[in-house]
Amino acid sequence: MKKAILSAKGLCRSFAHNGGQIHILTGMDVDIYEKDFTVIMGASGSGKSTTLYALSGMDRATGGQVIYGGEDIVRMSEKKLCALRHSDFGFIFQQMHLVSNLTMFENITVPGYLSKTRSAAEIDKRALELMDKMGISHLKTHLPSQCSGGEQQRCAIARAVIHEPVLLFADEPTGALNKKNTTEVLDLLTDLNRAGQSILMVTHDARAACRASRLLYIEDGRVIGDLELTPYEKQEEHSREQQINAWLASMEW
Ligand SMILES: Nc1ncnc2c1ncn2[C@@H]1O[C@H](COP(=O)(O)OP(=O)(O)OP(=O)(O)O)[C@@H](O)[C@H]1O
Repeated sequence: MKKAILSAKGLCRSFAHNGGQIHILTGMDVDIYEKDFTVIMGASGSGKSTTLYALSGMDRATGGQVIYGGEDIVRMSEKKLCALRHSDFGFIFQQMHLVSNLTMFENITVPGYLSKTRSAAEIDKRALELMDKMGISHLKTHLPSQCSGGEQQRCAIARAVIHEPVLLFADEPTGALNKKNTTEVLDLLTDLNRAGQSILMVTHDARAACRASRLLYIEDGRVIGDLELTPYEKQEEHSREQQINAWLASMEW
């Protein structure tokens, strides 16, 4: 039986707007399971990113619960939540947000030191291993501005997993990349997931969704579709895309 890492119950997120409130998440119930590559899809503006931020504690829900490790992170103190995000979660975004005056190696190691989960020597060793695995070890002393978008995103992924997070959150990680770089980044995420990394990713790209072991579809602030998939295999990509496209069509995507 799968183990739930995160459980959202009655999750709500409203925003103040024009003197009123707009309700984006309206009582979402969802479990995110260990070792899954969970992908969230839905129409533009349906609340995919809002869900990711509320589940990860990057943003605070306005109602309901997000249970992680037996605690409700919606009601956790800011200090404790900040420590939890650093130690247990990893984040990748469409924009890489690398620090421009740090080298690629430093961009990966500095957050690792801050996570305080292992010694500086262990972080350095793991950073070198990750750079090697991600094909960017020759860029150790380069600044981000001296690297391509795909290389920067690979660096951002290494940074996000340097402390071996329990759950990796990814918000449109391929949104700013060309086709070749998109495939490389998706291959890396697939490899990480095969090695046991639990991932929760938001995307509007059906090709990226193909990598999922579970697809969630959001509408009107709730999960209305939940599709279990076999682990991704490259040779089955075409039939998998067909299966996912048919499912998305049934969701009126
Ligand atoms: N801080 C905010 N204040 C007001 N409205 C907001 C705020 N943040 C998000 N929203 C609104 O919430 C809705 C959902 O936004 P969200 O970014 O979660 O959608 P999404 O499904 O990820 O969209 P997309 O696929 O276009 O990126 C949008 O209508 C957006 O305008």
